Amino acid sequence: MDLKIDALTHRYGTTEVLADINLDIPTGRIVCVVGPSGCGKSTLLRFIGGLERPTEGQVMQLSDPPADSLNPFTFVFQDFALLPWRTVDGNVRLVLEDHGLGKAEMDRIITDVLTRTKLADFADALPKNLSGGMKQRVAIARALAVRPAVWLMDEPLSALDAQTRELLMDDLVGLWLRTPFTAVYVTHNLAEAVRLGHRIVVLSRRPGMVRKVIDIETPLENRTAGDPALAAIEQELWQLMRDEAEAADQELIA
Ligand SMILES: Nc1ncnc2c1ncn2[C@@H]1O[C@H](COP(=O)(O)OP(=O)(O)OP(=O)(O)O)[C@@H](O)[C@H]1O
Repeated sequence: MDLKIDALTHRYGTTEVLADINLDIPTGRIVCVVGPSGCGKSTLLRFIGGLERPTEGQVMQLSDPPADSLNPFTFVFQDFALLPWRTVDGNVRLVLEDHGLGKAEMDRIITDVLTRTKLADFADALPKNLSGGMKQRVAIARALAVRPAVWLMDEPLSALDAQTRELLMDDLVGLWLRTPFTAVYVTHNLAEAVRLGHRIVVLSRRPGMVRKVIDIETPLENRTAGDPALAAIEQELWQLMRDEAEAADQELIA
């Protein structure tokens, strides 16, 4: 589903958090949003997901969500947000309940998404028995199950160690190559943005304004570690972020 963020500004009380954000989110593309702490990245996701309304401007849906989408705007969070008393199967099943699906259809969807996230052998496991990477794969399976029109991903890999993060990035690329999805992906990690983003949006410190939009033409499947073109983009991102991050850091201390 194509989205357009149009002149979006938001204030909490007298504090301006986002200022005049204009941004296109095309269907089938991963749009990464980077920026210093507190610049409004998570707030922007909430507006896109319709959880809050901005003070000014709007998020426009330029096309309809797919007819079979059970939850057009689906969040994936850093902390996995799994129910500890439900099994892997039960956590995925939860989001399918109340949609009028028969048991056989639910079972079919669950088998499919657990297979796609390499969790087929862990359907009966409880979250407490899973590694961080597996927990996040459950969260991804749960999102796949409802066939989102747009994935809203808020630092989904930030709680994971570096190796697990690499594996999960490969998994996300694999899932996207199989069925391209639309995502807005918030991250602090520039390497992650360069690995996963078709478009990278750099926000300034608060109030978050769009400082730069970088489109990366290299197909996701060709983004190998050490690629000089990608390294140059990461370096450019860091140059842009550095001043903003330093200034934001000073503001937090002051
Ligand atoms: N409900 C709210 N009421 C008041 N202020 C809020 C609310 N939600 C967020 N803020 C403030 O808005 C600003 C932006 O917050 P937000 O969480 O969107 O930033 P962020 O870029 O996602 O930060 P981080 O990278 O640290 O997660 C912060 O100063 C935060 O304190």
